[in-house]
Amino acid sequence: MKFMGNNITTNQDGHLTIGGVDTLQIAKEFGTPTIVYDVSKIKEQINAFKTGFETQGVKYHVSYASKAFSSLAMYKLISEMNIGSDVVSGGELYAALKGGLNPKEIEFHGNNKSRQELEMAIDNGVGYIIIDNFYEIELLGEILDEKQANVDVLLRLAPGIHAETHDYISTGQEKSKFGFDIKSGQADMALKQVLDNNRFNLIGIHAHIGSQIFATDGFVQEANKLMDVLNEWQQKYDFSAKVVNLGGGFGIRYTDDDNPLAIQEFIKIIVDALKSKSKEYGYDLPEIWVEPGRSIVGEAGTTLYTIGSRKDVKGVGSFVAVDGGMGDNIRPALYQAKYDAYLAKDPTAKPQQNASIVGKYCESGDILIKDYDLPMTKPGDVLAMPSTGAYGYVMASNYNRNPKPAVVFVEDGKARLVVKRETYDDMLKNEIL
Ligand SMILES: Cc1ncc(COP(=O)(O)O)c(C=O)c1O
Ligand SMILES: N[C@@H](CCCC[NH3+])C(=O)O
Repeated sequence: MKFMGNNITTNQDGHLTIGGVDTLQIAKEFGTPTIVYDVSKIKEQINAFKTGFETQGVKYHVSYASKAFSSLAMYKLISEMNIGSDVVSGGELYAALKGGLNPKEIEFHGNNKSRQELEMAIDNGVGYIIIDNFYEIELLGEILDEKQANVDVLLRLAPGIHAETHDYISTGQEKSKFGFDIKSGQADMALKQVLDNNRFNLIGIHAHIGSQIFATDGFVQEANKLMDVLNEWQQKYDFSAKVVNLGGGFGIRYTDDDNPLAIQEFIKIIVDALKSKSKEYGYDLPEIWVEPGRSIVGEAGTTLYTIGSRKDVKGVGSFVAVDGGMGDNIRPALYQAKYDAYLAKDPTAKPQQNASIVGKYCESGDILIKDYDLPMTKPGDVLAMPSTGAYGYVMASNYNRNPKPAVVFVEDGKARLVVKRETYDDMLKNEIL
């Protein structure tokens, strides 16, 4: 039996349900493609992070990496769940504030924050700015002087660790565009500059080694490295950190081949590593911060498509086309990401054909799942692709002038539209004739 996504079940008609709602009903009411989120699953993941840290008896802070999926409803949910959120652009900050997030709970990330974005953060009282580079130290310093303001900051370090994941989503290696390099002495120089400016209140350090990581080694190396740096900085510069932020990156299950560790286990391993270093150095254990994105929303999202045309070439292969594709999910094309798919009317139906599930975009690379065993399909069938909740909608494009899909939240047997499907007019709204 193939992986069917947690919380995905069938009803008495044998139809796939999400959060107690028939997916055929959702497709009928909201159209396709539609991304459906099981809200209880999102809450479960957030609670897993909280419980994980609470069980370890340490001070912690969870900040949702909203680049994985953001919408007003999502920011509202994050605020109701009493965790923070990080943003990486003025646009995400704007939406987070509109969604009701307390600005003090917002961390602002990014390797090239503009003057306007930094001013916006300061004017809105954003809680924390994660400083990424020397240009930002200077620019933010200037802005704080002009506004006679102060702000809590963390320094983003590039720890020189290569996480086991796709190169495009590995971020902690030395040759990374993010953060201050430790080995070359950049990080020390940044520390001195920040400590010298009393507009900055330096509360700690940050690193993020990459995304969709299954192995714990990378996180342990990261924890060790950050504690080594902190210990050195205490000896050399008399700086003691309140916070050590390990970023996100916890892997999720897309298909049967993926076997992610439970969140609680990831946390235990990280906390153990930090505790052991803190003991070794006699360094007070700082608050432990994490920034999960994918692991909060990835498995909670399922995309519903409608099947249209097909093409069969004897001895060569078959293609089954859906009404979406690389415009709503670029991940297969960009990272060779793998997914599974199920017929909404009968998700347990046995495979009877092998075909590539392709999209409707004018690109040969617009393949959602290559050479896949699936049941017989006909035009009009609804196809569900689970685990599409992270980096799908947020990376959507209007390529070929296809409107972005709708987003629906499902909870307690009820479905509600949280992002309308774009219209052709929406796509023209900024155009001048
Ligand atoms: C700084 C930072 N924090 C958190 C995340 C979230 O990562 P993930 O969605 O893999 O948990 C990212 C994205 O990789 C990131 O760049
Ligand atoms: N967009 C990537 C993740 C990027 C993480 C951002 N630092 C993905 O879909 O896997």
